[in-house]
Amino acid sequence: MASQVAVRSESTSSTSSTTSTKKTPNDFLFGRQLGEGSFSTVYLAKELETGKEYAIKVLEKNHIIRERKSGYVMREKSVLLKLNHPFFIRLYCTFQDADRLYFVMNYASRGELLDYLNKLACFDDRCSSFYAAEIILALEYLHGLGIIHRDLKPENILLNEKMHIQITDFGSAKILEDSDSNALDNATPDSGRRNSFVGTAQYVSPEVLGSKNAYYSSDLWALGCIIYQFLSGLPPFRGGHEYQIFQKISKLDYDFPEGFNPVAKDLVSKLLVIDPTQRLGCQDMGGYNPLKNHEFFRSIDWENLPETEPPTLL
Ligand SMILES: Nc1ncnc2c1ncn2[C@@H]1O[C@H](COP(=O)(O)OP(=O)(O)OP(=O)(O)O)[C@@H](O)[C@H]1O
Ligand SMILES: O=C(O)C[C@H](Cc1nc2cc(Cl)cc(Cl)c2[nH]1)c1ccc(Cl)cc1
Repeated sequence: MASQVAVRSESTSSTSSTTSTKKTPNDFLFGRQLGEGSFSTVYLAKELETGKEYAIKVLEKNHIIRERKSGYVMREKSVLLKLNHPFFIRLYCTFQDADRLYFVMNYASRGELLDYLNKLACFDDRCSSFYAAEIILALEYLHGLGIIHRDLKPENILLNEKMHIQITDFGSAKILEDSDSNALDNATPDSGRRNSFVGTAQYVSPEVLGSKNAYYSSDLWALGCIIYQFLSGLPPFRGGHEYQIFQKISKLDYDFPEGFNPVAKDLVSKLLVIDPTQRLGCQDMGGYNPLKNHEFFRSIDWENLPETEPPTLL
């Protein structure tokens, strides 16, 4: 997108108090492309008035309408606006012009955790434990708001300048209404209404494959896959085609490579459990404390994680 010349946006407020008027693309200088998704392109942008850097996600309205993705966009907006936690991408504002929608987010300058994992092949125990702990604090906060991410994976875990995690990609998140807050207890028999959304094959949980219903515990399954991947370099369930991966997931068909840290092995095997009510960290297993107290996290200072200097990824 060509860089825009700023034009003074007419203030709509007649009172002396400053009211936040909707931004326009002209309030920003668009820079390099940071990446692109199936329906979006993300640019680094500088707000002209303040000089502040943002990541602005731009979506074409025609594409959203044609692909029937309005719900996805509205879900991402409504979930992101609820989040106010250091381990999540912040949404500052949204606006639109004739052809496009814009999400103005904080810029996670160190990119995707997956890129470090690919570059280093795998993480050592200390880094794996630190980043798994950050994800756990993030999930504890998200689930506390009644939100399930449903597509947690290393690509959706970005890193800010200080190398702390910034979880993103909430288009597939689910907001549990109060009625089904402890979803499993009053899990309604499948009313035939099939949730279309499944998630990314390697990280999808057995219950989502079966009943299509996701619970907080479905994010804990993904956490188990991610910890396995931190330490071994690959996710536990792999295959040439999605159906092969799905078969392995539903049969819990995975094994640990030689020399896999036995403490981590114990933790992963308590997360990769077919029954979502039996996974370490879920409500039926006493919630997050038994998970946080696992031996794998013995060196984690849970109270000060956002203020802790992350271990150098090596
Ligand atoms: N706030 C951000 N800061 C830095 N980079 C970002 C930010 N948001 C997204 N990106 C980068 O832009 C890429 C595209 O993100 P986007 O949300 O548009 O699509 P996606 O979610 O990755 O893909 P899909 O929509 O198919 O799931 C991401 O892979 C990420 O690398
Ligand atoms: O300015 C606002 O906040 C409200 C608009 C509402 C809105 N306009 C839309 C047009 C289309 Cl084509 C699709 C969706 Cl989901 C749309 N949502 C909006 C703009 C940008 C974004 Cl990212 C989301 C919603």
